[in-house]
Amino acid sequence: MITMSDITKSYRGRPADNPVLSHLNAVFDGSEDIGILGGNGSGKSTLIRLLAGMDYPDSGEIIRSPDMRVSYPLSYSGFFHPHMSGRDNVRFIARLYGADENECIRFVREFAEIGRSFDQPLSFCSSSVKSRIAFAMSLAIRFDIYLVDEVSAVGDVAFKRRCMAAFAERRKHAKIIMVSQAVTTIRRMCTRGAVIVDGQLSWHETMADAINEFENQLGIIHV
Ligand SMILES: Nc1ncnc2c1ncn2[C@@H]1O[C@H](COP(=O)(O)OP(=O)(O)OP(=O)(O)O)[C@@H](O)[C@H]1O
Repeated sequence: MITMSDITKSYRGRPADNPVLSHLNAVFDGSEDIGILGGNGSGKSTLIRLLAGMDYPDSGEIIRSPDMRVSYPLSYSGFFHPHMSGRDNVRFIARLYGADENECIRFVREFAEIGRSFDQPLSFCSSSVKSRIAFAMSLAIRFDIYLVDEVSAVGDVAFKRRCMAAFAERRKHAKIIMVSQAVTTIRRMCTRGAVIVDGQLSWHETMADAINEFENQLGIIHV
């Protein structure tokens, strides 16, 4: 369970009376695939970063049950150390999450298919190699909830397909919290939805209702 209580978040340079998230309350109990819709700059990525524990609110509290393993954003590579090899980064992250280091290394090496690049410092590697390692690393650890900021499969068509198939396999035993503007993806992957409205979450019983509110917000009219 992740509980967000009275969360307010702003950034330097923003008017104090216009925070990105404002007195937001939410409970994610891990029983459903949650889709959160919001327009450009509405705070989707901010929300995901807060849920992941990668950033902190200005006020309010976020509590994660210790028995629920929450991922960092799927395929995020921002915390890789550029002077360390892919292998050592994987080892380090596995240790952080209390996962089996050797099992994670084996999984990422086989899944990413990057050959000897796995043992080179990441600063020498192409962005596609880093993305492959990042996606594979997200799958190597068994999370209970995957945080997804848009669906960002990487690489060529064959690799993208493999990423999606492997992620679908993981989702048999895990739930997602996804933020996106892509109505089609959210409809396909999520069972319950909310829309970010004025820095808060507007929840709906069905995904269709959430999509309606989002499309009304954007002024989309179906004819
Ligand atoms: N590190 C930061 N410093 C300053 N402003 C930021 C920072 N990160 C986000 N913002 C601002 O906060 C607001 C919300 O950003 P956020 O990225 O969370 O929105 P988003 O809904 O994910 O946007 P998009 O769909 O366009 O990616 C935007 O106005 C953005 O410019």
